[in-house]
Amino acid sequence: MAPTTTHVSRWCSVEYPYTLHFFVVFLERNLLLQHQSRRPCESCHGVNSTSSILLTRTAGTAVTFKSEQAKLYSKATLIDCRAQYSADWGDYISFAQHLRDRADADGSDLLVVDTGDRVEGNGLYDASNPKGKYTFDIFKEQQIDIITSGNHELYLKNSSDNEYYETVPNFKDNYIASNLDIYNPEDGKLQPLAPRYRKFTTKNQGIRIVAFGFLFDFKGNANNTVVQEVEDTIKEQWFQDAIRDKDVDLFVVAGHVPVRDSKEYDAIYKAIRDVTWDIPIAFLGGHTHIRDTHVFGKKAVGLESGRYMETIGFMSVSGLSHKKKDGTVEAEKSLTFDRRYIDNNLFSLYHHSGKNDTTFSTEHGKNVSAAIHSARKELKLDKTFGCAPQDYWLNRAPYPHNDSILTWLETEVFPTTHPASSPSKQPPQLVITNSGALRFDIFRGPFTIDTTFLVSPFTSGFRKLKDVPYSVASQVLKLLNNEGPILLPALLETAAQHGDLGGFSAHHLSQLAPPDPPISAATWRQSIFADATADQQILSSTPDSEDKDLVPGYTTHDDLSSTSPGDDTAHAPIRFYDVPNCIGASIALDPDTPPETVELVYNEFIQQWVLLALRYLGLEYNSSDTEPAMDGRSLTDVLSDWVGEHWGCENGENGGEGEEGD
Ligand SMILES: Nc1ccn([C@@H]2O[C@H](COP(=O)(O)O)[C@@H](O)[C@H]2O)c(=O)n1
Repeated sequence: MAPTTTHVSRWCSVEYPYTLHFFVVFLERNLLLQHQSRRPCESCHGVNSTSSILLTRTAGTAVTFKSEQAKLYSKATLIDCRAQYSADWGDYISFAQHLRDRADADGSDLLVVDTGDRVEGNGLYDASNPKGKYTFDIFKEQQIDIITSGNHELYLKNSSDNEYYETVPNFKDNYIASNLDIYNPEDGKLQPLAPRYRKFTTKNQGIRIVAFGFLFDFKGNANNTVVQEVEDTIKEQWFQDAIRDKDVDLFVVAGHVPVRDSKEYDAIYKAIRDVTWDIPIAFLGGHTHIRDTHVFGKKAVGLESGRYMETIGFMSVSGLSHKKKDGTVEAEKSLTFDRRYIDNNLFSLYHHSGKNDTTFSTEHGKNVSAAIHSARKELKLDKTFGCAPQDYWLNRAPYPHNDSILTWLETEVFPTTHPASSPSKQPPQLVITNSGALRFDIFRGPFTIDTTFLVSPFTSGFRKLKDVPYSVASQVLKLLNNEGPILLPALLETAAQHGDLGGFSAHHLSQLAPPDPPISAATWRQSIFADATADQQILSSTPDSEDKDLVPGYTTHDDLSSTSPGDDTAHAPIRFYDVPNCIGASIALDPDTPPETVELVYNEFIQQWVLLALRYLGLEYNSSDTEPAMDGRSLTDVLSDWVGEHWGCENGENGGEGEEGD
């Protein structure tokens, strides 16, 4: 079914005078195509909606939506927010093919780069047994020239082993692991997950590229992988030799690393510039979920392309030196970098590829979309547990607030989630979870199998400590939220002094809260600290008259904004709110007449933090003192069980029992 549009939006086209193009798509768990956008620039098209939703990777675009419907643009679906980023992996394959063809025709080159986080956060990956049963085969259909690992591939042994067994062989030498080793699952020996770097020459112009693939200094990986700190890696001989290669026209540093304020990429930039002052460098990053372009120096630019496959990042470089067919080298001339952030919807993809609904989808792309559709059907991802009576936001509502997913969790879900084993004997409990365990919003309407993984994909269960004095347990939440008598950095100091909290480091400071909203830190911090009135003016979705027709979405400010807009479609801005690191609920107890002791229940992912807080408060507990809680269920299970028990669907609202229509 073809998309339909009701309005014309304004687009900024990708410019083609450039001779080398990169696509970087940052999947970040959501893998398959989701959102579509409506946005404008100068001559684009888009859809109009006054809803303030946007920037969401819709809970289950690929899922709650029948796959064809997901691509249908109508005002109704846009208002409902589900079509915003709904192009899928098959569409991405068609799109890349059209741009490759164009590059071949005009003698330029196109490289497709993937900077990690291909797992967790979407039913297509999470709901299968084993996880990823369908996704590896789907991903491999895209021709990716440089591919790296994110942190999500490494939380669990099983997923990094999958990289070893599936993704690395699927992409052969294009998978690069500059600072990542794995214990070989067969012989137990430590080895690089993939080659440390790659040297190759582009097909059409003969641009000689040395490419690296880094992961930020991640510490939360399972113990079957080793992430070497970037600062140590760049001292190694292989790296020092690679950056001294004289027959290079461009260094490409790809990876799951932020491009701005990044100690890792700053160190790599310095290391390269220490030995060569002028070979251009293209950094392609990820992890912080934002659209961003950072100018490192005159000939070095970095691009980050958002989150959840909402964005296809596009970097163009022209004027590079290159080796001609006759063996002579054409010198660099007027080197220029540019970038575009492409909203991942069919309208955008048609626009940038110069195709339309009858010419866009290639056979290959269609087959991949069909494979997604069939896998979703097999997994019954549209099976509905219940229907959300309203939207619940992670960052787009203040906390606490009736529209906040965190408030919903602590006031409704936890207080009525009882262990099935002893429903009538509920002991007094304090339940704590990190807000980072929640990844996305809930939209009014069907809450499906897919929704559960979009909202909270992690397999971590809950643990509990019994008989903790209430006077102590009740202070843990405050400490974790930096509201207690000690701040988190000082808590880490305490950990360091004890020297026994294995693996704890400053990195763990960012482990509790969800990632910041997908806008640049500067804009985001401004929104937090501005006074309420200014705030409203700056970031509420109340567009000025010129913006009235804009759909809310990305409004990116980056280092090239003064020259040209980065977003390919103009949006009205969205307002985001800060949220606490952790939230908590009191169960079966009245804080005015508290019991002597309580069970302290918490998400297993934050166990080290909880034990550390207790230690600071004077109680020594170890992990061996803890027990499984919530009947061994993960937050994902708790959510789906609760929705099944509490949220009914009105007639016809549940969209069926997981049978996707065609
Ligand atoms: N078992 C887990 C694993 C991770 N988290 C949260 O996810 C954050 C990392 O996600 P990014 O997309 O930013 O890489 C991490 O800091 C935790 O907050 C979790 O809750 N449980």
